[in-house]
Amino acid sequence: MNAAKRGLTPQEYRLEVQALVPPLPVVRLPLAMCRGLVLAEDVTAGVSLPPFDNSAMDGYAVRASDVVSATAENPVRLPVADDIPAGRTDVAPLAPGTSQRIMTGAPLPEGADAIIQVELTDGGTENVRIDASVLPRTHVRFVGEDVSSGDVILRAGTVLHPPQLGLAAAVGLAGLPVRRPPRVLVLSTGSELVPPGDPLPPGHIYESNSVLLAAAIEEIGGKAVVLRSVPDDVATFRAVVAEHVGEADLLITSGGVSAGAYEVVKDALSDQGVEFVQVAMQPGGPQGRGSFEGLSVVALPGNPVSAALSFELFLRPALLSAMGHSRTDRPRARARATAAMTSPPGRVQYRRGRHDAGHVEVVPVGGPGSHLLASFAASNCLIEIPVGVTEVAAGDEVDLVLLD
Ligand SMILES: Nc1nc2c(c(=O)[nH]1)N[C@H]1C(S)=C(S)[C@@H](COP(=O)(O)OP(=O)(O)OC[C@H]3O[C@@H](n4cnc5c(N)ncnc54)[C@H](O)[C@@H]3O)O[C@H]1N2
Ligand code: MOO
Repeated sequence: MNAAKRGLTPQEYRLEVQALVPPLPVVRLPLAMCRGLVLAEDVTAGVSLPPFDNSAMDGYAVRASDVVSATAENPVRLPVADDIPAGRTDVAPLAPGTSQRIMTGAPLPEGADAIIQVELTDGGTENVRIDASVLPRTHVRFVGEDVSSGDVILRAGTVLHPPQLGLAAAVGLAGLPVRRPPRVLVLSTGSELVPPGDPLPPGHIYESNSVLLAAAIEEIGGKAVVLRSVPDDVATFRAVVAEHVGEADLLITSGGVSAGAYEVVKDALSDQGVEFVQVAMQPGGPQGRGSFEGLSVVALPGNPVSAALSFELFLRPALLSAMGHSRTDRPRARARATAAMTSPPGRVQYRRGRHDAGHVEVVPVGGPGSHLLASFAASNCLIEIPVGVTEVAAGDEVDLVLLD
């Protein structure tokens, strides 16, 4: 039996989808556009951090040896020879037996080796009374303490979160080399679909797949372009796709892939480079993938939970991998099911569930139906029931894919 007849396993299908989304090109983007993206090359600092010795406190720059005897009972008085705000560059050397008033971040004057914070003084501007001694180096931040010029500060493959972006800015970089976000077209099909916000005529339903899929794409850092939904009409479908071929890395469609009389995606794309198959899972059995006029296409089933799980299990890892992420899988856990479940033979079933904080127990939410979007929205994990298991008893341990 060939793979299409017996049904591909989800793992096999996942690799096929992955092959449709090769690694994305490396581009240099401004830091403000890099959050969540993956760094494509090692980054070397062109400056040290701190770039110069400077004060960690508002106070007075001194020689520690000049204040060695200072106590609250026997304070030391020093003339205040200068005033150094942050950013001042023409600081004179500190003469022995004097102090300079200094602000946090201002350069340490030559000759000074410690800072007395202002709270340990009378705050004087001509002369200052110093009520405590300090050890040399106190409250001084030394050049290169954090980063030395020439250090590799970020490695290729790093996911750019706020601290990494802050560091890049701190060493003076305005942008970074990253794998650019994928541009993904999202196209819902079905003559019954009505945009949310419009009145709902009899026999119609609100279109939700494009909203869910676009949000899922954006959540992992991709750029979603939602096309206007098309009715079950092959000519319209092809015309809408033709308008956008060349603009994107991938087209994701939903609906029109199963066995009915009006399967618009299947009718438009079969024998045009897209192959339709059964994947041995539920929901998400009927699937299509390939390339149409040079554009990679993944055709998802229309049922909302089927489309969502297909994205979760196939497209999410494929897109993350193309973006350069090394961790593309959700964390997993095992927990005891609080209720019995059945599963079809020969298929992996993905039930929706809610696990507790310690993943001790999982409560199945709703039934197995692929139209149960509210149950999915109330879940924080998938319960994976493997091929060969048709009955799960309450109290049995099950595998979870954690979505939270
Ligand atoms: N005779 C058979 N019928 C069906 C089979 C089968 O094997 N033999 N498979 C079933 C399974 S499983 C699935 S999943 C669906 C997949 O069908 P399609 O991909 O062709 O999807 P549609 O028929 O267009 O829609 C299915 C369902 O989902 C609703 N839908 C579609 N698009 C949206 C959208 N954008 N937003 C919200 N809801 C949407 C649609 O109204 C239908 O209710 O086929 C089964 N049938
Ligand atoms: O495979 Mo369908 O996706 O069960 O609902």
